[in-house]
Amino acid sequence: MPDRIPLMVNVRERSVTCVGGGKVAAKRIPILVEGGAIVTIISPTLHENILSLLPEVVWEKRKLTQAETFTSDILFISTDDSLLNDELIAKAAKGQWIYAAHDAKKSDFHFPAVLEEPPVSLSIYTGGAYPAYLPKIKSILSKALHEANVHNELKILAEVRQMVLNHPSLSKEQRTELLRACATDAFLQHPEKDQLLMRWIHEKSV
Ligand SMILES: C[C@@]1(CC(=O)O)c2cc3[nH]c(cc4nc(cc5[nH]c(cc(n2)[C@H]1CCC(=O)O)[C@@](C)(CC(=O)O)[C@@H]5CCC(=O)O)C(CC(=O)O)=C4CCC(=O)O)c(CCC(=O)O)c3CC(=O)O
Ligand SMILES: NC(=O)C1=CN([C@@H]2O[C@H](COP(=O)(O)OP(=O)(O)OC[C@H]3O[C@@H](n4cnc5c(N)ncnc54)[C@H](O)[C@@H]3O)[C@@H](O)[C@H]2O)C=CC1
Repeated sequence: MPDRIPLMVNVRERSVTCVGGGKVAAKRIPILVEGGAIVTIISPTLHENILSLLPEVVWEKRKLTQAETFTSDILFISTDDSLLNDELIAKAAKGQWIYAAHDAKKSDFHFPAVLEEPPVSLSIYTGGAYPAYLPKIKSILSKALHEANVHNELKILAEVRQMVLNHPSLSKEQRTELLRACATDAFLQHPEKDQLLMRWIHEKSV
């Protein structure tokens, strides 16, 4: 069984304590804030890219001299002191979700790389094997999506879907069958798609 499963998580109204406010915090905290989390950062310094999040994000400007226990839903640990990071994990509250920047194996969740090719959004995760290789994977996938004409096909299909779903004389099963048929090359590469769709709808609804 894998020890990581893919999930989409709702962090709205979840409380997050972030210990450390450096480069990693600057990349991830905006994602948590965007998701509606209530964030407090404890750190003697704050990366310039997250200064703009104040006062929505609370900054306790101080340095931990030893590990403390926090009661927040999530504990986000990203100091450059691995010993302190490990002590914070050891003292974490029961049931608290932990993010440990210094050691992926100790994290309960991860921030995958995201490839945005609207309307498609792909999350990519290499299991921490080699994060710096992710830009290469992104470019391979982006190229493949463009070569397969995915953006144009989805644009066409989005219109087809509305037409099929709103068609009054089709049953639920007929709609499902039609939506599946239109997502194949037989439809998408047909030179007269509009006529073909009309014909299919007509054949089904008589
Ligand atoms: C597990 C994870 C965190 C999580 O849990 O979410 C994690 C962990 C670690 N990264 C480390 C280093 C680097 N990470 C990057 C870059 C990225 N890292 C990202 C994600 C993740 N990194 C998650 C796993 C994702 C997966 O595996 O698929 C991306 C997507 C998001 C982002 O960071 O923005 C972004 C992709 C680039 C892009 O898409 O553009 C670079 C290159 C650079 O900065 O340009 C370096 C320096 C080079 C190197 O060291 O390889 C270290 C070692 C620290 C040390 O030893 O000092 C650890 C800790 C460990 O491995 O335990
Ligand atoms: N998960 C990931 O994607 C990556 C993880 N890392 C690792 O994550 C850790 C953090 O890296 P960066 O953000 O680049 O470091 P950084 O040096 O930019 O930031 C460290 C932050 O921790 C704060 N800090 C240090 N001691 C503290 C204390 N006692 N109490 C409170 N705050 C304290 C500093 O003031 C600073 O704001 C390192 O262990 C690094 O190896 C590095 C790159 C990517």
